Amino acid sequence: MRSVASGGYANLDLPKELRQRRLSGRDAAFATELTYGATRLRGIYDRIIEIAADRPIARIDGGVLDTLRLGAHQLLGMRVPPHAAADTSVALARQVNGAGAAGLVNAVLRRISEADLEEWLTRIVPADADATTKAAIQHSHPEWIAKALRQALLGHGASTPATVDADLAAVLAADNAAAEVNLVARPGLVTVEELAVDGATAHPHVPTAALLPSGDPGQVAAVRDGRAAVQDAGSQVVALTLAAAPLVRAARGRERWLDLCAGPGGKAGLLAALAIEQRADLVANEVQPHRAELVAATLRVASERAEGVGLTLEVRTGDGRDYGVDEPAAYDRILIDAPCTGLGALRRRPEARWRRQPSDLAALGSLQRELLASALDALAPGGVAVYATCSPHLAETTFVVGDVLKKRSDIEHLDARPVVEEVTCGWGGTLGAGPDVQLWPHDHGTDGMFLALLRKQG
Ligand SMILES: C[S@@+](CC[C@H](N)C(=O)[O-])C[C@H]1O[C@@H](n2cnc3c(N)ncnc32)[C@H](O)[C@@H]1O
Repeated sequence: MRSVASGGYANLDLPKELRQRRLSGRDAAFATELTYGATRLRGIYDRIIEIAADRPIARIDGGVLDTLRLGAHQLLGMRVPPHAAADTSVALARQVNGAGAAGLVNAVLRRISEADLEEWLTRIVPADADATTKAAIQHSHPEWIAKALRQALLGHGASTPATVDADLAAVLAADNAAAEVNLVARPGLVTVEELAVDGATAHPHVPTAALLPSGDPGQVAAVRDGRAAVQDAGSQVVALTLAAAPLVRAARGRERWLDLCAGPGGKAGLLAALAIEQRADLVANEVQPHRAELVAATLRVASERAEGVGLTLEVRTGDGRDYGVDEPAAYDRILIDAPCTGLGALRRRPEARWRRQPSDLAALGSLQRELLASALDALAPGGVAVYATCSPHLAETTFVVGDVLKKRSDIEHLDARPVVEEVTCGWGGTLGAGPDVQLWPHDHGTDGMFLALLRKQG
């Protein structure tokens, strides 16, 4: 929690910390729940701590505040007996925050333990607040995010005015639950059935995906050697959709595919396997050199396989905005998995909701438009592009696609739903109003992936 306070990422720093301290099994799970839960729910806990400490958060030292958040989560969000939560928190305060802080931590936690979460929520949610504000407080989200998600539910046709309040509460609640561990079985390299040997079960809707209910994915042999990987099922749908979308193309040799924003390589890993199956060449591009290295590592096994059958898998470090000028009309299938706020994947990044700002949208919006425009220039006649984000925010999804398409007449905006239906199983009625597809954590159990399917006139 201290490293998150100084700019770190819980999903990267916690595993390192667990390894260093040799915590595994139940202890690692407990430490993860403490860190993730206290970070996600700090919107609730900070309001409670303010009341119990009778002072504003700004007047509590950051380290002490983290100790209090950990204690509050044990008392209100976990099944830790109150005396154990208080005693260990006081001991922690004495050890890391100093003897003076221990008294404050003791007093504040005793006051917090006098009521349960339900009762505290009635105290911290103003009775006259509107439904969105209430949901934001109850589910520990900044209000601007709750408002944006509400607009997205309506804008993507997932909710009606009559259902949106309940749906918003479900989306926000899903952000506070631990995501299931999903594996991808990279086609041609391993099958979902083979992953079952290590305890994975086939995903009910996505044919390349397998759920790993317990255990460490690093112990799965196929994950260790790069034939499978940890990957959200929604991300898999994006790659599967690009590979299956219908081209309008006079036969002229092998297809060329491009992943314009490939780092760290999750979707490129699946696309590479699909490219080999469909006998296509793939370029995976990424602007940041260290992320391009991760892409190369992800593609290692597929690259060997491609070489063996005379196909090319190339990893490049470059700016995706240059492709339209440098290689016009050169690619048959292009994925633009644009940098975005990640508001659809908040369950994976406990601190992200507190770090993101509405002002991030402006800078990302220009980049998203430039990347999409460049990709459409790099698209061959009859070729297809998928524009994707792991955010349902309208400013990063439909508005970007709408603005870019307004300026050109050579692109068809296809209905992505039939293609998504074809590559998945049983999601037919859940894909919204079209033409784009928005997946939702509360509905599909995936990250909140958005995808638009575009085709250049032949
Ligand atoms: C959403 S992530 C891509 C995730 C990736 N497709 C995957 O599935 O693992 C967006 C990526 O775009 C990269 N990026 C940002 N600006 C870029 C640019 N101008 N050209 C190419 N890539 C860019 C970021 O560094 C980041 O790695």
